[in-house]
Amino acid sequence: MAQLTFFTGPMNCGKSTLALQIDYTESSAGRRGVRFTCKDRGGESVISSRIGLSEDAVEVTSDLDFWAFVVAEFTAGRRIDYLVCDEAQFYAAEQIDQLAHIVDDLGIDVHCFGILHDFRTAMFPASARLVELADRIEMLQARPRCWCGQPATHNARTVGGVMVTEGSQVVVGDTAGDAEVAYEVLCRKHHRRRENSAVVNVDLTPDPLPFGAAE
Ligand SMILES: Nc1ncnc2c1ncn2[C@@H]1O[C@H](COP(=O)(O)OP(=O)(O)O)[C@@H](O)[C@H]1O
Ligand SMILES: Cc1cn([C@H]2C[C@H](O)[C@@H](COP(=O)(O)O)O2)c(=O)[nH]c1=O
Repeated sequence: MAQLTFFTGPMNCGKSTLALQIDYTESSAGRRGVRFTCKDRGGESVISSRIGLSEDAVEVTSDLDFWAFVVAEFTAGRRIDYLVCDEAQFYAAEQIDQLAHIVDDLGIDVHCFGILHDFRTAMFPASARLVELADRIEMLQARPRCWCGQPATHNARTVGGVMVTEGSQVVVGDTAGDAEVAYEVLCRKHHRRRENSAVVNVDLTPDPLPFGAAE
């Protein structure tokens, strides 16, 4: 039975890495898939993971109809066994319905990857629809930690290092680097208290000497 699966977790927990791993593993077994992405940090039409992997992908625009796309591929004589859909939080809710239709009526496995909440803790419309429709929801296990050491569950947006709770739902950005608008993953308590690492003066720079390294 084909399934609609939603792999989720906060930013930086390995979703894009797993998307590329699943695609690699499936295609190595002779299955044919199509990769999709939307507003990846690495640019248009790419799935990029912080671990260094990246692959080209079809960019999901607001007018893309997944059902029509797959039917056109079939009509052109191309087989499709699975879809890998990264940054799914940015899709339209109706596009998630199209993906469920593809699973049910064409028997194609659909693997979706995305964050659940925005920086205000509200669910993205597409993520909410995935929670409503998915056969399976998987929380990724490599969960990043809040600066306090607790597992991070929420995504904070920072502007100039200070956590904000107002602004557009969609602003592409990263958890690392020195961009004016950035993100930091936090536990619920510190998200609720608006206490990110810069505000409480915690330096998250890793120790430059890994365990066992010669001095
Ligand atoms: N140099 C590295 N070595 C090993 N793992 C890394 C390295 N850089 C990043 N990672 C892993 O990659 C994860 C982020 O992967 P990514 O697929 O970009 O996350 P997501 O798509 O969920 O934002 C980090 O949590 C970390 O586990
Ligand atoms: C919380 C939040 C995030 N985003 C953006 C920031 C990134 O470009 C992506 C998440 O990518 P990742 O692969 O999971 O790291 O989403 C946003 O636009 N709005 C938000 O509130």
